[in-house]
Amino acid sequence: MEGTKDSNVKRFCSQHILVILGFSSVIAVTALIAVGLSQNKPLPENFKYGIVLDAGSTHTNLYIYKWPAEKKNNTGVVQEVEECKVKGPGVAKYSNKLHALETYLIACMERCKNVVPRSLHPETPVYLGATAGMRLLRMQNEHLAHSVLDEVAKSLSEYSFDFQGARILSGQEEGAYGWITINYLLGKFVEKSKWLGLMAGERQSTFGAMDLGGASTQITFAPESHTAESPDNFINFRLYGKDYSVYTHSFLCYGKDEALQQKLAKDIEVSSNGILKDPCFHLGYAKLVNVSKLYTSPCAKRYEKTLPFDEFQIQGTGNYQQCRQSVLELFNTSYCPYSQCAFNGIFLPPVKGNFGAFSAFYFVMQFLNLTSTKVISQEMMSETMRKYCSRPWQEVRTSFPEVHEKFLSEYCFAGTYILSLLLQGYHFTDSSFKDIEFMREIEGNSAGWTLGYMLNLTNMIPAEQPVTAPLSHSTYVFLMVLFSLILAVALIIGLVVFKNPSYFWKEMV
Ligand SMILES: O=P(O)(O)OP(=O)(O)OP(=O)(O)OC[C@H]1O[C@@H](n2cnc3c(O)ncnc32)[C@H](O)[C@@H]1O
Ligand SMILES: [Ca+2]
Repeated sequence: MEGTKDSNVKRFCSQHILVILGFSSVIAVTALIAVGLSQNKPLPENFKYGIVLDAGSTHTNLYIYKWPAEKKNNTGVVQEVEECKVKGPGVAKYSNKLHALETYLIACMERCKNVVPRSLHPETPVYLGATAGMRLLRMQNEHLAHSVLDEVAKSLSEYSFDFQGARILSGQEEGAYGWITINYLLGKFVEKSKWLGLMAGERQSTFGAMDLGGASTQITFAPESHTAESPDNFINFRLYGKDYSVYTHSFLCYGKDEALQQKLAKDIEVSSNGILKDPCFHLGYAKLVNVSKLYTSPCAKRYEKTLPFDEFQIQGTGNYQQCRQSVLELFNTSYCPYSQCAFNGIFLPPVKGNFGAFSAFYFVMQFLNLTSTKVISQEMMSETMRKYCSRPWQEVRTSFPEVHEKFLSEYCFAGTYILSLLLQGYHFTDSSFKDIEFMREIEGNSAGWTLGYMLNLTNMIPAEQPVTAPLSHSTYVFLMVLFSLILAVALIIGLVVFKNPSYFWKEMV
């Protein structure tokens, strides 16, 4: 009797101990997860802003960027929050009316005042970089180029932002910053993580960058191998702990507008009656061109000739094959002081890997409906050009009433020029042509040199990989939950076995 009572009490006690232990292990696990989550919860974000003005040859664009202050060295944290197109032509066109630059930037700078919180204005850097239009002006008249920059600098320093200066970028910088921008946005500088980030990652291959502006065009990529040829075309970077040797070249006068000016100056040389029959314009298209205006840019100077007329008329004949022949004459491939060249004696290693092609590369391809399919072959593009160039001007005009007439009349030339530049200029092949992606933006951020420029000037891309927690926050939480659950289950099973060791034996018999 005494014995039975004793064993009942023992069973009662051990059952309760089991319940209490089970219950406390659940509480412990819950507490562990809660502490883990709250400790690692991201802190309320504190943002910083930066402003870059891209003073291009055709127009000026302003970009406002924003990033969380605490994460400045992580990749992919900078976001473009606003793009503002400045009304009017590029700054170089103001060289004979400097006073007009006083009000040129007002509307876009007012946007900045509204977008960036007032308290952050004094610490928000503003950079202005001018490109090929200003390089050309500097070649013609250095003093005037300085006056233009001084004038824009004066107007920018009147704002409460932290103005960091206005300068002309070199072609090399323009190419390199474009390359940095797209690879930063595509996340190519970080290793591809493996096994929830527990194993060492793999180095990713970078994208090449191609920018087609109005006055110059840049090509930048990491070639297969480094060579000692033409060191001026190479830039070495150390980014996030990795070394990159990048080829870059900017072809001044080979932007879309200057290339057309060159072509017209070349072709009018052989005309004697003031009429230029041009296969790169649609049949039925006619336009008067002032001879003196044709030679104002240093780009067309090499074809300058005294002509027996002051103006001439372009008359379109709309023939893609002939247009292609005429465009190819712009690329001199008859000499090369290196093992291999692009054109005009400029070194170019074989193109390698994927490329992002932006600005006019994109505008033109988008108009031609060649950006929706991801892979574009050169046959597809040639066929599109052949058909498009042969359409009469009146038909084209009525089919696209919303498109600016200057752009519309020039797509036949521009598409043919792009194709010739890529195939004969840069030697893309049938197969490598398909590795070109025509892009305007990457996840809401414009493809162009401005982001790379700002990342560099604000030291946002470290040379070495920043020391960070080995696991991402989500991996950490996932593993915490998993191991806690395993621990709780093991504890409960252990207690059951401890309480009734014969249970498993019985089952096995
Ligand atoms: O780089 P630089 O040479 O200084 O020139 P930019 O910066 O002013 O040149 P953009 O990339 O803004 O534009 C490149 C060219 O594309 C033209 N363009 C802009 N929008 C276009 C559109 O919708 N369709 C066709 N062409 C366009 C523009 O006039 C230029 O000739
Ligand atoms: Ca540009």
